[in-house]
Amino acid sequence: MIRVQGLHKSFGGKPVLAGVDLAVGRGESLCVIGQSGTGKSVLLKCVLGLIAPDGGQILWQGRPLEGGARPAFLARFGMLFQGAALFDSLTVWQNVAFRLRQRMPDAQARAIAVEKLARVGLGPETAGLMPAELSGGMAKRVGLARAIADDPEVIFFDEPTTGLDPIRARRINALIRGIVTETGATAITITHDMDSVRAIGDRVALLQDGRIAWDGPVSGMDHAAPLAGFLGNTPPL
Ligand SMILES: Nc1ncnc2c1ncn2[C@@H]1O[C@H](COP(=O)(O)OP(=O)(O)OP(=O)(O)O)[C@@H](O)[C@H]1O
Repeated sequence: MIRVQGLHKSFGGKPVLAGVDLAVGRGESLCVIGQSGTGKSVLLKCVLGLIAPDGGQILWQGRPLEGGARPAFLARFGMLFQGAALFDSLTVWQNVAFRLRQRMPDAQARAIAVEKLARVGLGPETAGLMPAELSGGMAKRVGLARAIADDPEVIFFDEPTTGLDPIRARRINALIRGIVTETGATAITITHDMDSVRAIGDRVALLQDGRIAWDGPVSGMDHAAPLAGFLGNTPPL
């Protein structure tokens, strides 16, 4: 469904992406891992069109994500930002319904927001709160409700457990997995957290030295030598 082919990107002559090839199928959940500074965010920004790659292309449903295809793609995607990234001056429901309000009356948008909040475990009493009144875990759930508000076909999760304690991180991972399975959305998660990979992913890809150094099923990652440094164990003999 989304295919990245030969993606190149350098900054100031320093290559960050040096021929990234990656594909994620419809309804599949892919996790992209890699050490800090390996270009995971640059890869994500290229897919979203926030950075223009130097070479290579990104295909969505077999067509290059260029020109008119990009707005069509962006209309079908949702994103959970690192740190939730809520608008401080908007209430919880207004944050969740941000996109919906551009094309439907507030009463209808609010009803959908309340329904999505319920899906992430937040009651209707949270709808009128301001982001400053939320705990970190609640803010993450609101961010998740916003990501799914418009029933996206593709959802990006950028470091979904950053800043959460292990118990809350586990709950968010379970919530994400449940939502991905239930909606059939294609999911791409960028993470350092191997517990997230196990909980959320069907497949995992390792970005290293500007390329995908390993790509395989989550069930096979314990035996993948290139991933040993991430798993904190040594590869089996
Ligand atoms: N706009 C930019 N201008 C110059 N260099 C950039 C720019 N964006 C990213 N880089 C460089 O590209 C490299 C990869 O950055 P990126 O943020 O993608 O890493 P990352 O894998 O997402 O790291 P982390 O896990 O720490 O978030 C870094 O060396 C960074 O300094």
